[in-house]
Amino acid sequence: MNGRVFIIGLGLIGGSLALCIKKQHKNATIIGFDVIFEQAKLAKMLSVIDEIAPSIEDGAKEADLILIATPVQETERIMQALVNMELKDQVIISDAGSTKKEIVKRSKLLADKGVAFIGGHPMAGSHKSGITAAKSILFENAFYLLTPEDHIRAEQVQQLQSWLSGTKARFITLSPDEHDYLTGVISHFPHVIAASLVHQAEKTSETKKLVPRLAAGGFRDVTRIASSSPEMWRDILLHNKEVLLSLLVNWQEEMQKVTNMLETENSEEIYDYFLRAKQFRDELPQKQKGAIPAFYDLFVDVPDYPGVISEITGILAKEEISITNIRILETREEIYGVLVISFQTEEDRERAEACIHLHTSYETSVAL
Ligand SMILES: NC(=O)C1=CN([C@@H]2O[C@H](COP(=O)(O)OP(=O)(O)OC[C@H]3O[C@@H](n4cnc5c(N)ncnc54)[C@H](O)[C@@H]3O)[C@@H](O)[C@H]2O)C=CC1
Ligand SMILES: O=C(O)C(=O)Cc1ccc(O)cc1
Repeated sequence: MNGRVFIIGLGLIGGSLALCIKKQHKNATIIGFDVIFEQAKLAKMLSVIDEIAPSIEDGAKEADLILIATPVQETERIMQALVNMELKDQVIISDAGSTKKEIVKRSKLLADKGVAFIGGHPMAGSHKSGITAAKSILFENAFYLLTPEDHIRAEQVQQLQSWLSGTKARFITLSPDEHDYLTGVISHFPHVIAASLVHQAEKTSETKKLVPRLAAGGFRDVTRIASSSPEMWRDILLHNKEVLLSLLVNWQEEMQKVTNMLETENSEEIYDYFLRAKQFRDELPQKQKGAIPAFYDLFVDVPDYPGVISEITGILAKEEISITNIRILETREEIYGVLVISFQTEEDRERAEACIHLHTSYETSVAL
């Protein structure tokens, strides 16, 4: 498609959307704006955008598509400001925010002016922020939730989906209420729990100095999302207050159940509690991206000699297999750990495994 796309907020999501749009629509011009000028400058330097807009007003007036990818409370302020700006008649405005109810409510002001706003939420991302983390493959196979209001025409939704086709995401339409409830359960609430687990460990570490060292393995995995942007998550919580408050009540009931099981030493119930959790979790889709992005880990049992990491990364680099993370998983201090290499896709992991088998005799394993 031809046209001008204006992206407000050039972080992980705004930058990734810019890359996806440019990949699919080579003739489109991508204009970006960020409240932190350095971020916009970097986006231009990295060719994520074609032009920097000096202000939202400047970027918005010629745009055919405006995408807002800022923390959700900022998104509301920007929508409010857009109401009083000069815009093209046929412009479509959308956002990437993790909540939809408050944002869609705010879009009424735009609707009253005859401007089409379609709420959007690409359900993939990471705990990283900023333009340097942006990637064109971030949303591949992920769900992309849209919450168009009744007055939005089907062609307008279609047009937005065409602009966003380079995400290779799967579009799903639902109501803002349903959106906030579902994402509350599977995304927002887990972030609260991850943060609370970290706080609990931090408190313990004041008296038990071994805690940070012991927390390097499984604890790090279950709390990865606690490293996300505090500004973004503050806004999400405030937007989805009612849902999260009711989930907190459910959670406290759940914890009470666990307390009772343990106090009464009900071994059957405790077993069953873990078994049912395992069964449901094991049945979750593995090879497709859900709301919480999948990382494809490969475990390599490496010997303890200097240079082994560069040997492995060298083999992968030769085959042009990109890795997203590499670390040593230490289970026992005196034994050299297992190397954990993370990939963006299942295919990359499979190629890497084959490549390591071809060039070394190290054992590998794929975590499920
Ligand atoms: N991080 C993730 O995994 C996901 C985030 N989202 C949503 O996408 C939105 C953006 O998140 P990220 O890209 O991760 O955050 P980020 O922190 O990487 O980027 C946000 C950018 O917005 C800029 N910004 C803030 N206020 C602004 C304003 N008034 N005008 C212009 N720019 C402004 C910031 O300077 C920053 O560069 C949020 O609403 C978030 O809820 C949605 C899906 C996944
Ligand atoms: O990093 C993770 O696992 C995430 O949970 C990413 C994420 C953050 C916010 C969203 O609205 C959707 C996905």
